[in-house]
Amino acid sequence: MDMAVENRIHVTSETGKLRRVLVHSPDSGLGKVVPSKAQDWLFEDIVHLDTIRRNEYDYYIKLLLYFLDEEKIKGRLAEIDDPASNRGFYKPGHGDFYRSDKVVELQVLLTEILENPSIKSQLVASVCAIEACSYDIQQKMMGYAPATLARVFFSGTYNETEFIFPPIPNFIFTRDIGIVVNDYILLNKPKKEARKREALIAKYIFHHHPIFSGYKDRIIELTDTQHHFLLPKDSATERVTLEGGDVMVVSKEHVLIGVSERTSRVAAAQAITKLFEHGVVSKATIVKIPSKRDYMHIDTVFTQVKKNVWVMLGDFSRERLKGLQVDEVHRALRIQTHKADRLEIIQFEKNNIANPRRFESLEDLLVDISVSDLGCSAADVRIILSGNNEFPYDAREQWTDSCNLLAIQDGVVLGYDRNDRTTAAFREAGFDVVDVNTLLADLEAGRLSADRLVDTLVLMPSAELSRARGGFHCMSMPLLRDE
Ligand SMILES: NC(=O)NCCC[C@H](N)C(=O)O
Repeated sequence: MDMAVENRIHVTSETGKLRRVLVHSPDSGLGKVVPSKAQDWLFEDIVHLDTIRRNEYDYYIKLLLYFLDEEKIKGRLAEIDDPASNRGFYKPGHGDFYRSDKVVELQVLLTEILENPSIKSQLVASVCAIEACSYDIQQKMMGYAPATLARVFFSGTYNETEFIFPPIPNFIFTRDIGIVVNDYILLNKPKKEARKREALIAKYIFHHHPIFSGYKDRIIELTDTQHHFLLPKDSATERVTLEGGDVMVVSKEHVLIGVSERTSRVAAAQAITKLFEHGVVSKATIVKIPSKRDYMHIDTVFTQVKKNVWVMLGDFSRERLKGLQVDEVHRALRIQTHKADRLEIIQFEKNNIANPRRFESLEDLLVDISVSDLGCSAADVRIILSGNNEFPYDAREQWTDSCNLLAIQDGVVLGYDRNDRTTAAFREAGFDVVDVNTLLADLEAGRLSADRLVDTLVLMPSAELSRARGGFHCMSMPLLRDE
């Protein structure tokens, strides 16, 4: 496809050097989550807006810019973070905003598509329909300027005071709105009510923003099955729902799709069929994990660190599963000894769909990907376990996203600073561990260059962010990676 590099999308791995990524900085909607609604809005607690921005997310933006768009930031750290600048660099719409075509901010894209009167009226009508707004409010919204309207769509308030509908605080987790698979975009169909407006906005952005204009015929959307509309709500039929945290592109030909609390089996089946039909990949593996809040998506229980290194929750390891072989008495009484009993892994090859392959443990699958898809030798594959596989730290640290890391290049990953035992396990596996402040200071002083970094876990501040229940894998939608 002939296209300016700055508008290219192409993702064929989880760890190839990240070149372009879609993100969304915490908007004021995060500061409007009320305790009684926090769980409905999928937050574990209320967060402090200024802290989550200034002391946490801003570091993520600085680091991404250093790795993806260095000229925007190099030599400017002191000025950007000078209190007199009042964070203008981080505020979409502000004159000093960093605005990058590599670290792409959703709010900018939304504002830009709203400049088009026809898209504006379609989107206003659609949002008002799902939020059940009055016609009067709908007309009022049509009068808002694009930047104001974008803020209303995110925060749910006009002028920060007038509440129109609830905020969509989970939009910071851009991974979940869509996934680039090769040069196709697979859009989400969220399970949770709280994430429906995100999916709607995302759909309009991918279909209408000029940076995606070269991919109009490469957007894949899932649809509900026909009989779904006719059956009662509580019937046994599954809804078609899929969220991006359940999709991982592990090689040019191979995609993993989770079946989880959020992604249904019918959705996974439909996604695989469509990806095969369009010739996007030739191999697809279903990873079915227990349906529970702790796990949510497959990227909360494992992510890839390097071609031959993965981090995962020990519950799904070979060792743990072997130790769970139940005896006949337990089997007869149907006593489930462990949640991992409900792990199921089935792999389909496009040319041999009738004969899927099964894997006994997640570890077996990850080793097979490193060896069969990525050409590593089996002896070199390392699996790092959450909380160093020690109870109760394994579960505690998985809950705070020890397994949800973002690789910005092969072997260089971002994770939360609170997962001490997992960090120790990284050290044991030979990784350097560096906190983001030190790394940024070294990059700024020229003591280090981003390209030279190898085998490093970068620790990011996380006290507030982790209450939103997602890590940096969730907070990124890669648009372009090196192969
Ligand atoms: N991919 C991910 O695991 N995303 C995390 C989403 C967290 C958000 N609070 C949610 O529950 O949907």
